[in-house]
Amino acid sequence: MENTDKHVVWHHAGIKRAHREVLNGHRSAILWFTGLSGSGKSTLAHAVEERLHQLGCRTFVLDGDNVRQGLCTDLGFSDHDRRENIRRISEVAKLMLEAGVITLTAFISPFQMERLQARQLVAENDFIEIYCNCELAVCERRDTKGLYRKARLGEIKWFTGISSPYEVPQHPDLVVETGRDSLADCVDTVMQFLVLRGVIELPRVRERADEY
Ligand SMILES: Nc1ncnc2c1ncn2[C@@H]1O[C@H](COP(=O)(O)OS(=O)(=O)O)[C@@H](OP(=O)(O)O)[C@H]1O
Ligand SMILES: Nc1ncnc2c1ncn2[C@@H]1O[C@H](COP(=O)(O)OP(=O)(O)O)[C@@H](O)[C@H]1O
Repeated sequence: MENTDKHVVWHHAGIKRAHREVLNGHRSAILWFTGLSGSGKSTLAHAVEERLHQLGCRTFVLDGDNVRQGLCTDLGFSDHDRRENIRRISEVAKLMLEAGVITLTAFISPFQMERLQARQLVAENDFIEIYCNCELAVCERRDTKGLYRKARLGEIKWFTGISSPYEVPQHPDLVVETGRDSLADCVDTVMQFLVLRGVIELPRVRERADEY
């Protein structure tokens, strides 16, 4: 969404993303984790962040539960509110990308359209959509927050997977089997993919891995 007020002009900073990346010693990127509630987005995003941090990378996790207590406190779970939630997160993620940070987002982000819009805000190579594949039955069995039980009892309306849709990504950059594989295996899968995409470099991984 562009600001149409002609008095609002873009300020071009002297210090650009590329300068920050040189200082950081790594590229920035957006790792967009998507999946059902309980699929493992948060757990995996934080575990990947820990690994990246150990490697000396600048990182930040934007997490659904936390962001909804601040920036998006005015939003609920209607389709409209979820779309606005994801729009705001996408803009924040874009700013953090400019700040040179490897940004990990952990939102259900149930709609294909908003995920595509998030991707299109930045360059193709900067956005990595990671689908946390976990069957509804497994998420429901985990029921880490007791929300599925409440949703089944009708105490929560518009609950994703129960009474609100989740559109499975058709062309994610990466699928992690969070319903089947161990957390450690999923972290390895993501880290290997980051090397493949040139976000982190193998020598850096090898060098730092010896220290931990
Ligand atoms: N109705 C409904 N549907 C789904 N989830 C619900 C709902 N109400 C509350 N919660 C809790 O909010 C977390 C999801 O927030 P998100 O911002 O990720 O959702 S969305 O992307 O805007 O769809 C989600 O967190 P996760 O379990 O981490 O996904 C839930 O804890
Ligand atoms: N491979 C895995 N990846 C991530 N979480 C996993 C995995 N296997 C089991 N889990 C468990 O599944 C639950 C996922 O919860 P959470 O990370 O809060 O999911 P979400 O953020 O998608 O709601 C946690 O209890 C976690 O320990």
